[in-house]
Formats: sequence, structure tokens, C-alpha cells
Amino acid sequence: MTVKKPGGLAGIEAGQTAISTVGKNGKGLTYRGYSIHDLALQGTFEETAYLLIHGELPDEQQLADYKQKLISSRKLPNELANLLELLPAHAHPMEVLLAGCSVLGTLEPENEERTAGDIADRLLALTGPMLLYWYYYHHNGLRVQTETPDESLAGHFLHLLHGSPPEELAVKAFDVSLTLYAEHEFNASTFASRVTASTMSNYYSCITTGIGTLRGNLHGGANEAVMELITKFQTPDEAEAGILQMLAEKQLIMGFGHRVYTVSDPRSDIIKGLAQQLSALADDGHLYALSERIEQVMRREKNLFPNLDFYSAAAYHFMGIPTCLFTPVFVLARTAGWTAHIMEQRSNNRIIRPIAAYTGPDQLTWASVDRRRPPTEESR
Ligand SMILES: CC(=O)SCCNC(=O)CCNC(=O)[C@H](O)C(C)(C)COP(=O)(O)OP(=O)(O)OC[C@H]1O[C@@H](n2cnc3c(N)ncnc32)[C@H](O)[C@@H]1OP(=O)(O)O
Ligand SMILES: O=C([O-])CC(=O)C(=O)O
Repeated sequence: MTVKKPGGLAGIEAGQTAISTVGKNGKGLTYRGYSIHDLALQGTFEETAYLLIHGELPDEQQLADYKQKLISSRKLPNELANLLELLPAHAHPMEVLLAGCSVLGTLEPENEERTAGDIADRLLALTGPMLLYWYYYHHNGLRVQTETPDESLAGHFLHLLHGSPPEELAVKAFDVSLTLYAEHEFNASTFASRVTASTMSNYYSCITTGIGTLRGNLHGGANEAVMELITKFQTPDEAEAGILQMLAEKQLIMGFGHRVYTVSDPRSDIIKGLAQQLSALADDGHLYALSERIEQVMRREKNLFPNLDFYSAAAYHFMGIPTCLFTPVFVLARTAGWTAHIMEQRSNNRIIRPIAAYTGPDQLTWASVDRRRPPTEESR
């Protein structure tokens, strides 16, 4: 087993969960006992979301009811649409989601009738509409209708994005990617949401905590950073030379490495296969071959494997998703996992409050403000 260097709580068991296993034998992943391969390739995101939030896979009737509930939750409240129009066009869509989610919390607060599970379903249905309403209002001056007849969340999102019924392959690939992104044990954003839940805060606060934590490039923001990276190069040879140069400069290569997996990220081959299929139909399908070369170089030079974010970038790009929406799409999917963890934390709660090893100065002598001097090198 590879031993991680200390820091960042690496290798520390910070609590228990029955929701997912990550990194079993260095590469395994299950959600509530089901393998990620079965869930992603044989199921749908709706089944996965139901499994995570309700604890069990739905039967036929439960799934039909669940899909209907999501379909009927797609309409944006007018107040929320107004707010989205007021936000600046240059905002990052992750900020848009933070604002949108907070506003929804004021309009449809959590209470005895409206539970965390209900709000989770509402957010699953509304995240795409919030993003795309804001996006088209500011980029094209359009007020898009956020309801479409599409049965699935994946089809609905792509339909709103492109303004026409989406291709079957794109819907399948997007649906699979949502399942892959849905849950991942004590990753940074989920752990942060659990910390918020542990203070007995409300559901919306837990979710906005997750969104804010997901945004960084070392976590969910990596999928956007990967896109910036791969579009710097025109050919695989150029990519190889560029990556070697970046490694020589000790730069991080986004989309590689993982805190828990030691052998491979089991989600990567699934999204890679879909990226390859999509590339055959895309104008700039060369980005796939270029990404593969980067993977080869990273294995050879650093023994590092791609994580889910690496091939998600090319796959989303081939689906026509603008880069600035990649991490927000991750939010849409991870809302299911965050919700499962918030519920699990609430069901057996103790405030999460570790201790710190103090490294500051020993007790200093107080001086009144007129007698204070800037610290010297020796006093530092
Ligand atoms: C869905 C997700 O959120 S997956 C993660 C998405 N994030 C990224 O892709 C960002 C790029 N990757 C990384 O920064 C890291 O691999 C992380 C954040 C994913 C994991 O971090 P850690 O567990 O702390 O990795 P760790 O520091 O132990 O890495 C070991 C060594 O490999 C190096 N390394 C790790 N990842 C990379 C990388 N992507 N590029 C270059 N070197 C890397 C580290 O610099 C470190 O080298 P050092 O020992 O000389 O300092
Ligand atoms: O588990 C992690 O640290 C990051 C990750 O892959 C995820 O959240 O999907």
C-alpha cells in the first residue's frame, strides 16, 4: 500500500459511513454496495440519486414516481429568475449557484413539511434551469423556458443547453457522467457539508458549503482547469512537450492523482470510453488523442493516473457544454451524495470539531499601542 505523506488529514479515519467505499484495493468504488460500473453503465442517474437519498434502489413504480416528481419541479420561481437576471454576466456560474441556492432557501425553506429529501429533489431538478436561465439571459438576451418534455435530467439539461432535443449518445454519456460524479465518501466538499450539518445548521447551508468547497482546482474545479490545459495544445506531440516542460517546472497537471486511489480511479475508464465515442462525432475530436498522450506521459514520468476530472473535460466539451459549466454540472450530480451524507450525519450526530497542534509563539508580553515596534528578524 502506498503511504501518503502526512498533512491534509491523509489516511485519517474521520468518521463512519454506509454510503460508499472509495479506494477499496486501491481502485474500487461502490455506492450503497453497488459497483460503480453497474450503476453507471446499466442504471440511470435518477436511480442512483434515489439510491443515495433513499438508501435503496427504486422499484419500477417508485422510479416512475420519482422521475415525475423531478419533471414537475423544473419551473424556476419568478423571484429566483429575477435574481438571476440581476447577477452580472461575468460571474462564475459556481457563484450563480451559490446565490441561486441561497435565494431558494429563502423562498422554499426547510421545515417540517419540506424536508431535506424534498429540497434535494428540487435542487436536482432546478440546478440545470438556474444555470441555463442565467447563462442564456446574459449571453444571448433570452429568457429560456426551463421546462422541456425530456424524461431524464440528462436529456433536460442538454435540451435546455442546445435549444433542441439532444442526441441519444450525448444524453447517455451525460447521464453516466452524473452517476460517476454523484458520490465519493469523505471528499473535501462532502466532508465540509457534513461539518456544517454537524452544527445542526439547515440543509441549504450544508449544500452551499459543498458548492464553495467543490469549486477549487484541487477538487471539482479541476475539470475546467483540464479543459484550459488540453486546449493549449494542437497536437499530441505538442502536448507531450508541454507536459514535460510543466513537470520540469514542478507544476501540477490537473486531472491527475488522487488522495485515496492508489492504482487507478475506477470512474476514469468509463468516462474515457465515452469521451472516445463522442470524439468521433466532434469537430475538434483531436482533443481526445491529445488527452490520451497526456495520460501516457503522466504514467511514464510520474506513475500518476487520470482521475474522473481528466476525461470528463473532453467528454463535456464534445457534448457542447461550455467550460464554465463543467464544475456546476459536478454540483448537480454531487447534490445527491451531499444529501445522503447530510442525512447520515444528522442521523447520528456529534459536532465535528477536531483539535489542532499549536505551533504559535509562547505567551508574549502585552505592550500598549504606542510602545509597539515592528518585529525584528530575531523576534520573529
Ligand atoms: C473529482 C476530484 O475532485 S479528483 C481531484 C481533482 N484534482 C486534480 O486533478 C488536481 C491535481 N491533483 C492534485 O493536486 C493531487 O493529486 C490531489 C489534490 C488530487 C491529491 O493530493 P494529495 O493526496 O495531497 O497528493 P500528494 O501530495 O500526496 O501527491 C504525491 C506527489 O505527487 C505529486 N502530484 C500529485 N498529483 C499531481 C499532479 N496532478 N501533477 C503533478 N504532480 C502531482 C505531488 O506534487 C506530490 O509530489 P511531492 O511528494 O514531490 O510533493
Ligand atoms: O474523493 C476525492 O477526494 C475527490 C473525488 O474524486 C471526488 O470527490 O469525486
